[in-house]
Amino acid sequence: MNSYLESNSAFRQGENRDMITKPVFIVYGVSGSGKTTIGSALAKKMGVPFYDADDFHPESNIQKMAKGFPLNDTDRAPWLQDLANNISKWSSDQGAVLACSALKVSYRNILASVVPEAIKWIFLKGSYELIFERMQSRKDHFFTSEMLQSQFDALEVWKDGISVDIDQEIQRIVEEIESKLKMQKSEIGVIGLGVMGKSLATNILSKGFRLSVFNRHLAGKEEDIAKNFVSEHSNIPQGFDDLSLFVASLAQPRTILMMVNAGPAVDVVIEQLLPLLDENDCVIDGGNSHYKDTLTREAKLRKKGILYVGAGISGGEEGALYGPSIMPGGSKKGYENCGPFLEAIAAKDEKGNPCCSYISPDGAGHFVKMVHNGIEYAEMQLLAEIYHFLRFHLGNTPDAIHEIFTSWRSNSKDSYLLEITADILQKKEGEDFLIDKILDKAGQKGTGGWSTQAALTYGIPVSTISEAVMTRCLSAKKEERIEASKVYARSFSTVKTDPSIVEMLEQAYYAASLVNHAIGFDLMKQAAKENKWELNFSEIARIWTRGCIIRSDLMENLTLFFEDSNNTPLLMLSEVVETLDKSIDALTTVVSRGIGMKCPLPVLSAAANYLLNYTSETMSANMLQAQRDYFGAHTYQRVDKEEGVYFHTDWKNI
Ligand SMILES: NC(=O)C1=CN([C@@H]2O[C@H](COP(=O)(O)OP(=O)(O)OC[C@H]3O[C@@H](n4cnc5c(N)ncnc54)[C@H](OP(=O)(O)O)[C@@H]3O)[C@@H](O)[C@H]2O)C=CC1
Ligand SMILES: O=C(CO)[C@H](O)[C@H](O)COP(=O)(O)O
Repeated sequence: MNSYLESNSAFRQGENRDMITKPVFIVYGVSGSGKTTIGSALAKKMGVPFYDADDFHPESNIQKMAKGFPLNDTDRAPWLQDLANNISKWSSDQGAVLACSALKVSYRNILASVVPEAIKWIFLKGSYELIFERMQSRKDHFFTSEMLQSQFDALEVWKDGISVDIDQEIQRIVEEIESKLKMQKSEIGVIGLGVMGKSLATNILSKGFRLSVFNRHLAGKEEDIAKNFVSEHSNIPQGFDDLSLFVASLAQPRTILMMVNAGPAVDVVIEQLLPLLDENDCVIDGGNSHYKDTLTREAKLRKKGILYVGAGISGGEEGALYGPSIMPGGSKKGYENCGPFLEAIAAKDEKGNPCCSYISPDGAGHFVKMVHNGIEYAEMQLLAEIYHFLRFHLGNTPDAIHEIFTSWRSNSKDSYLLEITADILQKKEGEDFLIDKILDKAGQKGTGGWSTQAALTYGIPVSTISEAVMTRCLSAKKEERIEASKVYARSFSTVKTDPSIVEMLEQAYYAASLVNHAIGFDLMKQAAKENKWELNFSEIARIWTRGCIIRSDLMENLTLFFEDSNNTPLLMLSEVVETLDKSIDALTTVVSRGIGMKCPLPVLSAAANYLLNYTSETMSANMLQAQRDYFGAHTYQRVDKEEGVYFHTDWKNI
């Protein structure tokens, strides 16, 4: 099996950190067109450093030019490559303005070879006569005006970027550049600059897309949010608190990413948007909307010719900034419109492919995201209860548990959630561990509960997920628990940890995690069947290998497991059977020892019970059937008769 730690030293997206780029404006044109003067004035206005490409020439080039010899392309190549590397450095810092002649397309290609997405081209346009006249008056430059004609001959037209006429005052030229940069229609717009929207917008900008952002204006509460975002980003994006101006700033067909709170806010925004949109515009809901709401909204907007994509986005604030996992569903045609943007900002998997893939129509993207969160709930609870057991029943300090979890990480069981749990155990406030100061009342926004509700609708047992949800609900009854703990005062038993129980816990944790993932994939499988979605589980596991909250070593393996067996239940795959066969004893032993010591282990025991029942030819359900038939004449089937034939017994007549 893969080890995430081995293959990737930075579990938390660190590998993508250097990909956040700031724009580098390249002011280009023939010698004498004013690149240095205009470039430095522009840099001053934008508050970013200015660089002159001439200052980066190697000594050999300077000597050659000083002797009056023009440079050839062989002379220029290392200089341009060095500039390209510097552009990358500047763009990962605060951005810059660079003055560079860059006359030929091939030169511009070298300049853009390292971070093409960071570069904005600004061409200074002027006639030969005007520039010749200006060159005549320059005394202190190693470039002679006689070389100008060769510059014009070399100049190649370029479709990218903007051009400005240099036959005007410097200040006017700078203003024109700024206004032209803004006048270019944005390729994508983001609505809602909250935690996720702000990070996603920054991510979009860093990929070189022209962006507009919108945040509502609430007097006295939410003011100038979009304007502030713009000023934090060198005035590159366009910011609005007027929705119609925001929509008008977008190139058609428009692409709009909504990052507002799931629920009524999404409908409010859609209603406001609808009169402003045209056919084939694409609206993406990137929040955690309920999949049935997405289904309804997609159908409604389809009738109006609007392409609606319900995209689950996972990764939290940091993932959104550096590369989230994205699960788009809904309009396939819409995905053709917005896919390039979503794939560009998504995390990249081990092979560099985007962790973003069209899931299926309707609300399939949000369904898959909901199940992701269901799995997340159970994985979190598993780690929480194992921590609790180790700390309060096996007598370990947070530091010792940190060490234990860290050793599991390097043992092919690494995951983002294991990593952050180990981290949390090191956080101190003065002498105290912060974890001890956090109230044990869990919050939830709904997606775990929705998974449980969907499981009930589709008749799929999701014991680990539902138990995790119920445990959060029970935790919220803090005041009642305090009272109950007094009434039922019980003594906890504590034993000293021995290595064998830690080893068993590790196995039990992995077994329960496997069961939990099997449950999540089962739920998706049934939903796919009932909704006629074509879900590719290997692909879903793949886009969950980076960027999302449940990324793990196990997920890497699931990508491979499902590759040839999309429809085989996970618990029946030979690799999984082999692992669980070896760890089932550890799981049941840990659960019985823990419960015996009065340590609640809701998800570990749910996983153990699930596994025991799942692997039993005979379950206790025959008694249920008899009871049902006894009191309600619900009938039953017999083991000694064909399935589908139902019997009723007069039970009272014993
Ligand atoms: N936070 C996270 O880690 C993750 C969140 N999500 C999902 O992403 C979505 C956004 O979450 P998050 O960014 O955390 O939320 P925030 O509360 O930080 O931001 C919500 C945004 O929605 C805007 N908004 C709310 N109501 C309206 C409305 N009626 N009209 C216009 N705009 C409105 C808010 O504007 P204003 O500033 O004016 O209030 C704000 O910009 C949610 O669905 C969430 O579940 C998904 C993955 C991870
Ligand atoms: O979507 C997410 C990650 O993928 C969020 O982190 C999730 O919404 C957190 O959910 P809750 O507040 O219910 O714990």
